[in-house]
Amino acid sequence: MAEQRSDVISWDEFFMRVAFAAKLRSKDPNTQVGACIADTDHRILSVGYNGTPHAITDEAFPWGDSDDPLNDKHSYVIHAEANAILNFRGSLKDMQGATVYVTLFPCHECAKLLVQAGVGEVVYLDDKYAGTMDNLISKRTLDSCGVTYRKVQMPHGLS
Ligand SMILES: O=c1[nH]c(=O)n([C@H]2C[C@H](O)[C@@H](COP(=O)(O)O)O2)cc1CO
Ligand SMILES: [Zn+2]
Repeated sequence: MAEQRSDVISWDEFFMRVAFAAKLRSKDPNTQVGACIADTDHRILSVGYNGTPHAITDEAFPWGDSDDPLNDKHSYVIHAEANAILNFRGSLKDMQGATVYVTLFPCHECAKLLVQAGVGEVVYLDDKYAGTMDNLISKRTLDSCGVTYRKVQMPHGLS
């Protein structure tokens, strides 16, 4: 009888790989973000990535940075975490205590949404905006609301 494989990826690695796959769909030329929400029974509830609202043409919104808010991508993009919440087709009751896997630490607007959706834990891959005011507000929000966060360990890498 063959031995079962023992060196399988962990749940953390699995869900982060799903989030990473989602970010590959993002058209943002600078920062691509993926999010995967999993419930306490290790079931995937939803997935999202950063993108603009459904538009009639691909050119409807800008993808560049601009001092003019009308032409700045940040005015239009829906964040990965917000899309993951919006893409969820079940009852928010099922999201209570869920874990969100994100390739980038959530901004403070997403932190508020995740808290109100019932997410109980944030697992992140990268925190490249650590120490910025937005990031500090996000962490204060999560701390104040009892939502824990930790950096994922990826011993098998991402490929
Ligand atoms: O929580 C987040 N979720 C998320 O989807 N994003 C997206 C919005 C933008 O498309 C991109 C950030 O762009 P930039 O790094 O060029 O400012 O990442 C950004 C954050 C945090 O900054
Ligand atoms: Zn955000």
